[in-house]
Amino acid sequence: MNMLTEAQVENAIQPDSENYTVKMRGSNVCVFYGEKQALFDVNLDVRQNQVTALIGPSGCGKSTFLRCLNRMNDTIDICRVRGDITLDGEDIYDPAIDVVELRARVGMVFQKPNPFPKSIYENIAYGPRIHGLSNSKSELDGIVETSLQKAGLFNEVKDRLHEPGTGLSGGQQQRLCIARAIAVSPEVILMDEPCSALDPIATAKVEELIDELRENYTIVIVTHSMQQAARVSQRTAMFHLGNLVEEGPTDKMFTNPEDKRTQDYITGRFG
Ligand SMILES: Nc1ncnc2c1ncn2[C@@H]1O[C@H](COP(=O)(O)OP(=O)(O)OP(=O)(O)O)[C@@H](O)[C@H]1O
Repeated sequence: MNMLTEAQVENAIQPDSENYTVKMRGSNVCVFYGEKQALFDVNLDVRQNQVTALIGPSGCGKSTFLRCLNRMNDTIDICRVRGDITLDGEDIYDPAIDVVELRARVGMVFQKPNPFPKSIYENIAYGPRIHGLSNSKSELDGIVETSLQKAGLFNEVKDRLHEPGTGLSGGQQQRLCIARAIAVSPEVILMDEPCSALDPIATAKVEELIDELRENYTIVIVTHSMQQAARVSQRTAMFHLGNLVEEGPTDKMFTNPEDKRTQDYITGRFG
């Protein structure tokens, strides 16, 4: 008879929703822009293969926290980050970490679709090429096709792969940017208000895509739309004035939050 290990027994008695792996962990994260402190001792776990939504009023620090997760804040001169952030338990601020490689593992999609001024094909092929992920033209073709397929865009663009990416509609451009992020096989995808420049139909498509991507990737999304957070995420973290107010299962956060500030925000009293 197979004996279960202690850990397996522990897992077996946990309800399903508690069966998770921590993909990224922020511990006591403080961020400063010059003298001004933008985040105060934030402790937040990002669970693997789940979508975590970051919500809160404008200026509360959502994007700042998101940018800490792949060291995009390094590109802002006056920005300093204190505390610990790990990816699979490894400190991403360790000086030995290769930031280019980190950003391939933790990809990012921005608010405004920002395809390169190149063809659809080249937008996707660029990353795998510089990361040495393909050995031949046919392998690269395969990566381009699979990435576009995963981003739900292939059928719409398969006959014009060599036309400019900037010629696509806004929603298609955003899915192109998601395909570009996927092409380097990331483990985590960070999305900073990815639908704010899109119309409702394009938004619905991207939201549907986010739900599908969760199977293979871990996703963190900043959103101003509470409906969007409720539709796409499993966990929600609420920020206010640089503090993490609370974090929990999305349905609980929207029906029975613990903190009055969350209650006030979700009922539209501020923000
Ligand atoms: N590059 C920067 N230089 C100086 N201060 C900054 C910079 N980026 C953000 N801040 C400040 O840090 C604080 C948090 O900003 P952040 O953009 O993270 O908030 P946010 O919650 O994402 O806001 P929004 O919802 O409006 O995008 C704000 O006070 C903002 O003014």
